[in-house]
Amino acid sequence: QTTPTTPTTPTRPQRPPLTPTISSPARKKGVKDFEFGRLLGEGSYSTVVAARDRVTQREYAIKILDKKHIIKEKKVKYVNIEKNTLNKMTHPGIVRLYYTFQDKDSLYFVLDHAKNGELLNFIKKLSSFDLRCTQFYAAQILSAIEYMHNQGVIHRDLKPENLLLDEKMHIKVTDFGTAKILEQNSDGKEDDRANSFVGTAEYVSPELLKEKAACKSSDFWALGCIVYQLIAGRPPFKGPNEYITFQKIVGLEYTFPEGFPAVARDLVEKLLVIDPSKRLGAGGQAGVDRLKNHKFFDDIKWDTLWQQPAPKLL
Ligand SMILES: O=C(O)C[C@H](Cc1nc2cc(Cl)cc(Cl)c2[nH]1)c1ccc(Cl)cc1
Repeated sequence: QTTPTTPTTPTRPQRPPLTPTISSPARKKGVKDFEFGRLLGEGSYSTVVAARDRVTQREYAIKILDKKHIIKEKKVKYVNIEKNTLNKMTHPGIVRLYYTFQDKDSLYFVLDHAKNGELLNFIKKLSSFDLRCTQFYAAQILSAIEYMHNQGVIHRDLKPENLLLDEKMHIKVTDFGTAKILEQNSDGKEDDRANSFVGTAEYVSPELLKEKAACKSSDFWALGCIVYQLIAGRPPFKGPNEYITFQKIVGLEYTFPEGFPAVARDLVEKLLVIDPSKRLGAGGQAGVDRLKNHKFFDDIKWDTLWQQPAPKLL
């Protein structure tokens, strides 16, 4: 005699009570959420691949880092700096970080896909920009620098390779792995000296070479080098090797080519100043405003800068 089990009447599976559809916090994204496409670029520590979100069909650039390589090369700090700085910033001139995730072997940054690639390629293709294009791009770069400085971030490695162009040919600053987040020290003032890291030879500032300390002004030095290069087609300080390049920088050894527009020359001469505190743009927001008011930017409408169509690169 088996013990009778209580008869179970087949019941419909209980539907959960209908809750008002609130946008539930998005589930952590993972590799499976994306369809990977063509290779966009390879860095020493990363591979960037075009990818599309399988559900939204939105396109991204996914930066993939190999964990073993990152650990072996002691770059863990830089990867986390890139994540933490990008997470703090939302600006039309700065590449946006949408998601980060990892799997057994890799780390993934899901970023804006700037369709027109590096500004450097356009400098090479056109050999130089006319004054109006240079003014527009210098203004967009300065607008992005102003924003990141207000977020307490120094980029420290601004150069044409790190300035991407989106499908509207607007600037997107990228590569914040070597950025510096200025800590708020006890009295709330920013400690304005970052340490160690040295940028790319042609764009590195004298203070970074001499005192190994970058400050916000270091980004304005790089802006001066970039404005010079957009017009001259080459950076102001370029030696046969890094040592000679560094010598030229600390010795301020550079000249303007024939035909370099006077208004651009005046701006560059005020940015390529050895003493960071005397560089145009130094001195907090007041310094930035002085820089934005330089006659080189007279034709720039700052408040609609990011809504304007980019000038045709001739
Ligand atoms: O989950 C987070 O948000 C924080 C982690 C932190 C993190 N986990 C890591 C593991 C390894 Cl092996 C290396 C680095 Cl640099 C690592 N960084 C993380 C994950 C992905 C990315 Cl792209 C960056 C940081």
